[in-house]
Amino acid sequence: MPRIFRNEAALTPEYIPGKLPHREEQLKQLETYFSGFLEEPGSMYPKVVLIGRPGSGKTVTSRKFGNYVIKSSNRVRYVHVSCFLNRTLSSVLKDVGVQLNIAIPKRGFSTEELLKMLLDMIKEKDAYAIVALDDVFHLVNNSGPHALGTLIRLGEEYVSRGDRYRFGLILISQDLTFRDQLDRSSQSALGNAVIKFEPYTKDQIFEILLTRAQEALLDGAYDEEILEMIADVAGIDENSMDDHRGDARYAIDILWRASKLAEMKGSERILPEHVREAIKNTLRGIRSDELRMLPLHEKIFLLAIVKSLTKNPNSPYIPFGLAEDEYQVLCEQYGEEPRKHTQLWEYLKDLNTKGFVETRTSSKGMRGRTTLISIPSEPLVTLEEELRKIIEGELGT
Ligand SMILES: Nc1ncnc2c1ncn2[C@@H]1O[C@H](COP(=O)(O)OP(=O)(O)OP(=O)(O)O)[C@@H](O)[C@H]1O
Repeated sequence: MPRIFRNEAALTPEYIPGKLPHREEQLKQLETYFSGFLEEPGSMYPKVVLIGRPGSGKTVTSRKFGNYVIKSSNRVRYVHVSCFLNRTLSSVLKDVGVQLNIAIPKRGFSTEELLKMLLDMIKEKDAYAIVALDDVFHLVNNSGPHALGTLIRLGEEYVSRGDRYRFGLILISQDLTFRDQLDRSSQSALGNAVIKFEPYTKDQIFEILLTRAQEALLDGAYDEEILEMIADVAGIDENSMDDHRGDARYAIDILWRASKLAEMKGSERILPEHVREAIKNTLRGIRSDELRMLPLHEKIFLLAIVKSLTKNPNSPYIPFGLAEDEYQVLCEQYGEEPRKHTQLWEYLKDLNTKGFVETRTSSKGMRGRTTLISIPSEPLVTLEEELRKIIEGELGT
């Protein structure tokens, strides 16, 4: 069977590529902001904010900078914390502790006590770290601005305990709305160091795809035109209103799917038809790690919404009641006790705020107002496939 991949892992979302085309500038800025801290750890408390739309390379640039930190200093560590996964200050502190090999108790202590323990142990170990808080707005939205303010104002804490500055801080977010929510003293402690990540143009996406393809695919498996075809749909386009454009994650995902299709069909190379099909099947706004994070029954309810919409191909919306019936059927299939009506409402509200579904209220009809649900921007087949995989994995079926 002909082969397509040289190293498939190079097309996975976690992979840190050898080169980051068009992010050299941002990487350099990070190195400059932290040079004082790296040369003389503890002498200052640098804080930098990275902002840009999804898929503009914030996470991968920060992680790449992390590799540079490890190479250039044997005293400073790099710690990357996802606030999508850790939405409270205590959970952030525990994650920092785990990554620095500092054992802090799992439960039974207040956040202030945990912070004190962490700082004591760090002092005792004489450790230094640059901590990146990814998707930091989740921490602010969930735990209020005070949680983040505490971390930003840690400088005062070090001074009052007569210790050196132990951390540098990188805050990653889509925009600066999280900063506006902080109190004045935290805002001024944070300062104005902001590095911007613009959405990628078609040419930039092309180059990113080319460097990734060189690592991931065999030479004969693709033509540059195939990469151009993907860059055309993923790069920003002044004439398009689509705000998912400029997203490297989307582009790389299409390339991976097209490569998989070529492999599955026994083709020697990736063909335009594989790309077309891959585009049709690639999730846009929804990320599978975000799906994974939903509570089990919220996932089952979302699957019920997807199934109801699939069964009604002529209508863009389905009423809440239909999704609820489908949910009961799914629970029976999975051998799960269904959640109550009010809980399903909570799930729907959450799915709506997270942008997985759109809702509207209808005033039409005899039976008063109903809530209508739609999923306008994702391919239902792929979403169903992805959800089933995750749910069945979780249930061990
Ligand atoms: N310049 C680049 N070169 C190579 N790969 C890139 C580049 N920029 C982004 N990528 C890849 O695109 C994907 C998305 O990038 P990343 O996760 O860094 O985006 P992000 O801005 O942090 O997005 P989000 O806000 O959704 O977390 C990753 O797989 C990353 O490796």
